[in-house]
Order: sequence, then structure tokens, then C-alpha cells
Amino acid sequence: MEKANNETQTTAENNAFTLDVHDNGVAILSMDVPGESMNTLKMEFAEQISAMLDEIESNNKIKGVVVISGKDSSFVAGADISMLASCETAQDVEAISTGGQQIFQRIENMQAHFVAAIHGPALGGGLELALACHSRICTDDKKTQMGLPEVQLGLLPGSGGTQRLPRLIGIQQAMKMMLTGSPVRAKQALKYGIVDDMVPRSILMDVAIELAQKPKPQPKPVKLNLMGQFLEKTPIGRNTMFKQARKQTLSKTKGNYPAPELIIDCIETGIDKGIQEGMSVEAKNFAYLVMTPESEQLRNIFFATTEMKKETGVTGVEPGQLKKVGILGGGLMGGGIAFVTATKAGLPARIKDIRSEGIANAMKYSFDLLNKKVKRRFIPKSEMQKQMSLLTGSIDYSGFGDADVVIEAVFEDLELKQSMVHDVETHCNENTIFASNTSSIPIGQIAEKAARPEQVIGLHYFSPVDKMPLAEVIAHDKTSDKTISTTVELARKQGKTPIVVKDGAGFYVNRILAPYMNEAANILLAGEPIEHIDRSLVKFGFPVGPVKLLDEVGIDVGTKIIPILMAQFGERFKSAEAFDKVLADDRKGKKNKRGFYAYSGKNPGKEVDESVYELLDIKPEQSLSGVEISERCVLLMLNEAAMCLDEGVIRSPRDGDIGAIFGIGFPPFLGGPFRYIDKLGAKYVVERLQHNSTKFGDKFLPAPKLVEMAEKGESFY
Ligand SMILES: C[C@H](O)CC(=O)SCCNC(=O)CCNC(=O)[C@H](O)C(C)(C)COP(=O)(O)OP(=O)(O)OC[C@H]1O[C@@H](n2cnc3c(N)ncnc32)[C@H](O)[C@@H]1OP(=O)(O)O
Repeated sequence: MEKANNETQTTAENNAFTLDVHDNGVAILSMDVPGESMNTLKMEFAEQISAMLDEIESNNKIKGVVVISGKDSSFVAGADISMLASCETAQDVEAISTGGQQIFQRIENMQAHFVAAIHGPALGGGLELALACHSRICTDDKKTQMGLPEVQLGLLPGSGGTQRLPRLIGIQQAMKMMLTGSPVRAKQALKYGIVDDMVPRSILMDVAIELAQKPKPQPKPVKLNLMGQFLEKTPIGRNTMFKQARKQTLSKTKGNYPAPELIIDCIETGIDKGIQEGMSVEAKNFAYLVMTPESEQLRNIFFATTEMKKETGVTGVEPGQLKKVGILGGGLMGGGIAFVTATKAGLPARIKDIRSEGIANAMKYSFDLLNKKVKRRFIPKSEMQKQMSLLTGSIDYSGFGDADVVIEAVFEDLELKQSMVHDVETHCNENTIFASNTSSIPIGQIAEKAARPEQVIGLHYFSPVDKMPLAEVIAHDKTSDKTISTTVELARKQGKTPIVVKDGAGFYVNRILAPYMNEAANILLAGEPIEHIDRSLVKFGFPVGPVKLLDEVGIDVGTKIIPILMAQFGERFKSAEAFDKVLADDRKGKKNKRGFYAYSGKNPGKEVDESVYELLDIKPEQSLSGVEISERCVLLMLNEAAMCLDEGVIRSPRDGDIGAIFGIGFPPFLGGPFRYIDKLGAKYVVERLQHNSTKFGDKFLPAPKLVEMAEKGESFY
């Protein structure tokens, strides 16, 4: 390969761009935003990049340009979200979007061959920049990912992405990427045609320079099968495709998220009326979305989770060593915890169960998930073998001596858990942390007989562990700061967003969930049809309705927590006695195929098992509106969340919002319980609680914190 010498280099102080012209006719346009860990696109760069493009145009020696990042492990993470958040009017945003589109259009129109050399994330505006280049090469590195995730922020790609991606990889594939917001890894990007080549990182620059020396390629037609040809290339086909996409989108969003439909509008306009018109609609829709409350809340979630990634759980306390994890119990939870330990944290996980079948089941759990990834070609078989080799098991404590943390995931039985604390203190080392995955038993009680109570903590995962993003880290009053920060670090390594909560019945998530579920049960017992209750809460924005949720988690498990909550908080948590009849009828939900829904027949789990009405002595009849139902359930959740904050169960409204969104699926577009209370106003929430308390009893009495806030006109944020 020809070694290039630097001829000229252009950069200004505080400039994010450097142009390095080599005497082989290739210029390296490198982006490196000073003082920031990741490149993002900001308004002030427009001038800088325009100046670079002027220079490229005026230098007829430049035949090719490699666009690359100066950062070690990322390309460009998109437009600067804080900049978007600070825009005051839709006109300001539209101007930013149009400005970005024009610069990218200028790149596309350049005579020189522009090659994007991608390593690390190229997301949102970052991918749009790459799409404006004439060729794209990426590294085969794990860090490399490409996507248009704007929809997750309640936005759409606003720098030409809705126009260029469909033209590059086909409408259906592009629409799927934009509507889900999910990025793709290097291998998939190559398969879809987003990049022209995938190479090891060590030769990325060399290959890009070589390519840039060649004339720029003509756009290639998208490869489509027969059905694809019909759907994308004929007016009738396109009409059908867009209609279907709108229908599916609406059934998912329930009209709560405006972005997906506008994404479809932009794509359709661009295809039907040409790229110019498509760009103009894109800029307008982008500007509209930036100003919506839905996007504001979704951006808040991004800021909150980014902030939380940096926290150790206790300010200034560094986590201890994490080299090996022990897991007690090979059930569904234990198997899930072993999976995230090996595959996400990359740590050896030693599983203990009283039966060897338990260990085998836990191993199979990981095997099945990894095997699926191999079959879909997301990972090579060698990677699966590497990850599986991190999992070992035994029916005694052999191999536990050097475990840094042991997580118990056995039955909810206090004595059993206390005896496990003793076993771990006997068989492991003096620094080993004992973490309990209990969902209900106070950690202080589990630690009661411990010789080293400072090393006992709660680490509460949600089911299914491989999918649910939250973990509650529960410190009892003797847990040491080091134990907290080590446990927070472990949860984060396992891919979770941890929140540190105070010990007590139900901790945070189950505590706010219980009154919501109880109220749904009360509404059902008063005769509302199950589908109507579930539909009302799904329309409100929850992923599943409360009755369905109870079937999913297990009616026996879901109701077990009630006596524990009542013991600490009293009548407020009392559940309907009629539910005993459901359990006495051996209805545990999905797991034993007997619940509120029917698990046999044509649509298992989709239709209500009508016999449950008879069992509960109900003649179902719809008398409440969906709004009345959702208000009653949600008000109790909001009220309980406010009490949790007041009692210090959660440390901040932010943790309470993230906990509810990631643990329960509280509608993200509402920002979480605290942001939602702020939106409604504490005064309004108190009034509605009081109104309901006159009709349905003291459980609706407003939290003192809310009453105080209503009086003072305060908000949580
Ligand atoms: C016009 C356009 O179409 C509109 C857009 O582009 S909208 C933006 C679309 N892009 C995105 O949504 C990507 C958002 N970023 C991410 O998902 C993740 O940051 C990532 C996958 C790129 C990297 O994740 P990770 O390695 O865990 O790093 P993470 O801690 O999140 O981010 C590192 C830093 O970059 C910042 N950052 C990342 N992307 C950012 C963005 N788009 N805007 C502003 N800051 C961003 C983070 O705030 C953080 O800053 P800090 O160090 O000062 O706290």
C-alpha cells in the first residue's frame, strides 16, 4: 500500500474538524470534538465543515476524501441531544435540520469520492453523515454499530436519513430500522448494504484511502425479491405497504407516540414526490417532534440514564474486585442471572443447586438463548462456546471460595435465605458479598443472623432477567458503602440500570405496583370485563394490562407480597379476598396454563378464560370508561411513589421515574410517575385522589408530600 505523506493540514483552535491532505490525492477529514468523549453534531460546526468543503472544492489535487473520527472508539453519535433540547421554537429546529441537510447534500454533490470510515457507533446524524458519503467502510469490531435511533427520543432522522436510507437498502428494511430505532452491527450492516465493506480495525484507514483513490461509484439499485419488487416498485404495492405499516404502527403506539407515523409520512413523501419534497417534509416533521412533550420526556430518560451510568451508588466509594460470581438456585431467575453474568459482564458464574437437574436447567437457559443468536448469525459459534465456558455448576459449595459476590435466587423463605448467608460466610472468603434476589423479604431480616451483615445486600432483578433493564440494589441499615458500590457495578456490568433503594417491604418497584394491581382487581370484582381493564391501561401506555401481567408473573407470586406489604403499611395494601378463590382453583397464570386468560385453543393467552367470572361470582358488564379505570389504577401508583420518595425509599424523583419505566413499563412518553405528576400538577393529583377517596375509601388519601406540594405550588423537578 502506498504510504502517503502529509502535504497540508488545516485545523483551527477548538475546531472539531481537521483536513489532512495527502500527496496521493486523498484528504483525511477527521472529526474530533474537543473536550468531549463522543463526537456529536452541533450547530456551530456548520461553518467549520463548510469551510473544509470549500477547501476540498478549491483544491483540484483532492480526488478522494476519507471521513473518519478522531475518537478512539466512536464515529459520531448523532446530533447533540442537549442542543436540540435547548431549542425554543420549531422554526429554530427546522433551520438546524435544513442546515444539516444542505451540508450533507453538498457532500453528496462533491466531485471528490467521499468515503466514510466507521469504527464504533455511527448513530442518528452520524449515520446520516455517512449516508451522504459515496462509500462506507466499517470495522468488524463489536463496538461498531449503525442505526437511526431517533424514534427512541420521540424524533425522526432529520438530516436526510428518511430519504437516503430507503434508497440505499430498500424501503421496508429502512423503515424497520427507523421505526424500531434498533442499530445493526457491522455484519448486518454489510448484509443490508449499508456499508460496502467490513474490515479489521488495523487496516480501516488503509482500505478507506485506497477506495477513496478510485472514482466515486454510481448508486447501485437495491436488490429485492419478487414480493419486494411489487411492494416497493409499484404504486399499488407501495400503497399497500405504507397502509400496512401505519396500521401496525398504530396498534403498537396506541396513538401515544407521534414520531413513527411521521417517519412513514417522510419516507412516503420522498418516494412519491421526490427527494426534495421528502427533505422538506422531514425538516418540518423533525422540528414539530422536537417540540412535543413526548420527545421531551424521552430525551429526559436519555439524560437520566447517561447520568446514572457514571454513578457508583455511593459518591466517592470505588467498587471492589469483581472476578467471579456465585449463584444459588438454578431456576428461572438463577438461570437468567447466570446468563447476564457470563454474556454481558463476561464473568465466570458458578451455579449451585440442590439437584443437578437444576444446574442443567440453568445451563440450558443460556444455551438456548445463545443458540438462537448463533442461528440468527448474530454471534459466531466460537463466541457461544466462549460464553458457555464461563458457566459451571456444582451441588455443593466447591468452586465458591473465590467468588466476589454470591447471588441467591431460591424460594421466598426467610429461614432458607438466612441459612444461605451462613453457608456463604462459611464456604466463601471474608470479602464475599451475599446478594439476595428476594422480591419481598426485607434484607435486614435476611442479614439478622449474619456474622458480616455489612456484606449482605439485596439485588433484585426482574423477570425475564435477560430482557428487563432494571435492577434494584437494596441496602439495609448495616450494608457497607463498599458493598453497595460493588453491587451497583456488578449490576451495571450485567447490562442493568441499577437504582439504589432503601430496605423495606416491596422495596420500590413492587411497592408502587401493588396498589395499582389491587385496584385493577377491585375494578374486576365490581364487574368490569377483564379485556376492558387491560385495554384501558394499555391505551394509557403500559406494555400489558394489569390482569395479564398477573398471569405473566404468576398469580401465586404476585399475591405473595401482599401480606408482607400489609404487615408494614397496613390496610392500604389489602387485596380483594376473592382472589383466594382464584388460587384455590389452582390458577397460577401462564406457567400452569390456568389463569385469567385461556392458554389452550386457537389464541393461547389472548382471550379471557370466561370460567373465571363464574368462579368470582361476577357477571361482567362494562360500566366504567377506559379513562376512569386507568385513572384509578395510576393515581394509586403515583401516590405510593410520592410516599416512597418522602420516606427515602428512593433517592430522587429521577431514580423513581427510571425505576418505574424500566421495572414496570410505566409509559416512557409520560417520563415516569414524578414527571407525570409534575405535568398534571400536584394540586390536580391531590384533588383527584381526594375525589376518589370519597368514593373508594382511605387508600386514596393523598400522600402528605403531595398535599404539601399542592399547597406550595411545588414540582418534583
Ligand atoms: C438530526 C438527527 O437525525 C437527530 C439525531 O441525531 S438525534 C441523536 C441520535 N443519536 C442517539 O440517539 C444516540 C445517543 N447515544 C447513545 O445511544 C449512546 O451514548 C452511545 C450508544 C452512542 C454510546 O453509549 P456509551 O458508550 O454507553 O456512552 P454514553 O455514556 O451513553 O455516552 C458518552 C457521552 O456521550 C454523550 N452522548 C452520546 N450521544 C449523544 C448525543 N447524541 N447527544 C449528546 N450527547 C451524547 C453522553 O451524554 C455522554 O456524555 P458525558 O460523558 O459528558 O456524560
